[in-house]
Amino acid sequence: MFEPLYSSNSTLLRLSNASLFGLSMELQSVPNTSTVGLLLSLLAGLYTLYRRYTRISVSHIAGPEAESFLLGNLPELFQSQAGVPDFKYQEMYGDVVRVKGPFGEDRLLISDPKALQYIFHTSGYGFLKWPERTEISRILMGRGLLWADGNIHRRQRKVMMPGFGAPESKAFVPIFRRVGSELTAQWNDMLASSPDQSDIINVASWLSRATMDSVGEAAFDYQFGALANLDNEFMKAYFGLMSDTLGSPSRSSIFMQTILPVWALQLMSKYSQRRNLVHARHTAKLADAVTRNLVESKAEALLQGKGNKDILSLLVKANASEDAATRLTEEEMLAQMRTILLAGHETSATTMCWVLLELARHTDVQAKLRQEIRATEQAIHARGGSDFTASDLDNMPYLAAVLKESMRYHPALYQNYRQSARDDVIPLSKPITTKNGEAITSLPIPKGLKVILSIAAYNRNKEIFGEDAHQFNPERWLQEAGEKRGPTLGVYGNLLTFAGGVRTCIGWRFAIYEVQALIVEIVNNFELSLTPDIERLRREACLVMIPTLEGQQLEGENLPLRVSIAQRD
Ligand code: HEM
Repeated sequence: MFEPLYSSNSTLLRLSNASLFGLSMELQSVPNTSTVGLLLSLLAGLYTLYRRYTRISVSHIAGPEAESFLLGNLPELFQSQAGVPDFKYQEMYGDVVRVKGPFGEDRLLISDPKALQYIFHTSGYGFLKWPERTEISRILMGRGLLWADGNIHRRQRKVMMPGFGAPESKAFVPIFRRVGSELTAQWNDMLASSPDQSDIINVASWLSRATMDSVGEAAFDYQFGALANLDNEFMKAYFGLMSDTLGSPSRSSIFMQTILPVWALQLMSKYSQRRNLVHARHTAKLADAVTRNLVESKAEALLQGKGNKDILSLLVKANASEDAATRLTEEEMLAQMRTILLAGHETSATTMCWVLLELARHTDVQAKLRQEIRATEQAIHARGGSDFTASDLDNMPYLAAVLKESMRYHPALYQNYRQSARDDVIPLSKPITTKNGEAITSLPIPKGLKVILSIAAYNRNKEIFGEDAHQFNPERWLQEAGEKRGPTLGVYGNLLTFAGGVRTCIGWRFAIYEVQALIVEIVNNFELSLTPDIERLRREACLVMIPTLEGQQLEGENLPLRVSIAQRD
């Protein structure tokens, strides 16, 4: 029911020596690391034992046996395709599952709606990000919003907010539509030279270019030219970045990330010559140069009283009116730009990939959507308009149903990693029975407990979405219950796809308009169908869930679909 799209242990093994959170150095390849690692392991082991006997425990919660004492269940959790272990454990043990970390440490995998509401919303900053995960954010994007926590996060977010309101996002629709037209023109050119006006296209690579151009223009008023120039250096650096640096981590890299202190990870990220770390550093350097120039020119424009409506201009303006204590530093400003660049480009591109895949799989859904698009287009022309506006996009119920269902079924970010900042008590939606046979309605947890918040498993929770939660069915959004099921959690369809609470995706409105505008353009102009290679498709778990092909994961995102010109009556 929720099998991986394609799985092969041998590929994982082959990959295990090649990939890693950039920090995936092989243990034996670093002469002194094994001694240091052994000592740290010993200390960590002793500390774990001490903590285990002196603090609140969650060991009475049911969950899978550890694969090994050293790594617990982490290899399965981090090496599988996105969501696969989450769905399996949810089915076997329920919505709160005890999983094992290193050295027998207990962690929780959570998909219970009330527990998630408490962690994301009620607790505020009561659950902080895992330090080793924020280190990944720092390497890829700098000390920006995705890295920050607590008061620093609150301060940064306040300055960022003005660029991401509803009116600001609506105003970007013409930009998204222009990018869509450029994509259409490129695909039309390609198809014109094929005999039956049809070709197999890696739509993932094109969508990645399209979202880079969208975010460049809307966020920075900058033309990356990613669609126009296939040799674009910037695009080349970003392409495959996630799968290269985060895809299928080896056991040794999982061990390193889990055990090593952050300062050691920082040293490795700075000096290691591993290919993927070099890739991450190269991308960071390019992004730093571009964003530095942009921030300077926006500040100059502001001084001359020439404001613009792109996100960066709004950010520079908002920052200028903050007092010195709360103002973003130059380093923080550059980090926000790199954060928007990566967070705003990969996520939207990958979301659109999964939408197009499901449309290719469900040709009836595709046809119905095209019908709605063309009916809306006719209405636009009838009123003398020339293109879809934000309110046209907002008033297409079937489009909304298809997007919500795709984002439910394939959330671009499938897990969130947090740890409790204090001893706490997590409320539960329904009682769970502990291993001792006791039924509990809330769960006391110790400070420092690591939890994996499963966006993927919550989005397929049968209590919320019904017995057919593991099936793709846009019609569920057109029924009466729609999105009014379960406790309030997410901003879009009450899904967790954009997370929730103080850390809700700041770009969610931007993303919805961008995805709507581009999907409307593509479905209006092209018909999509499956290719034999889709049999090898993987939901690659690299923080963002990107489509790759089995055996070619390191080549980056890949979604080969047959694209043909969509006929008009
Ligand atoms: C469909 C597309 C998108 C999805 C599914 C998505 C999902 C998410 C999720 C789940 C988070 C929380 C991550 C965490 O706390 O670790 C997040 C945060 C964030 N997203 Fe998005 N995102 C999308 C598009 C965008 C876009 C287009 C932008 C910017 C233009 C953006 C900018 C950000 C930023 C800056 C954060 C950090 C927010 C904070 O911590 O306060 N995202 N996103």
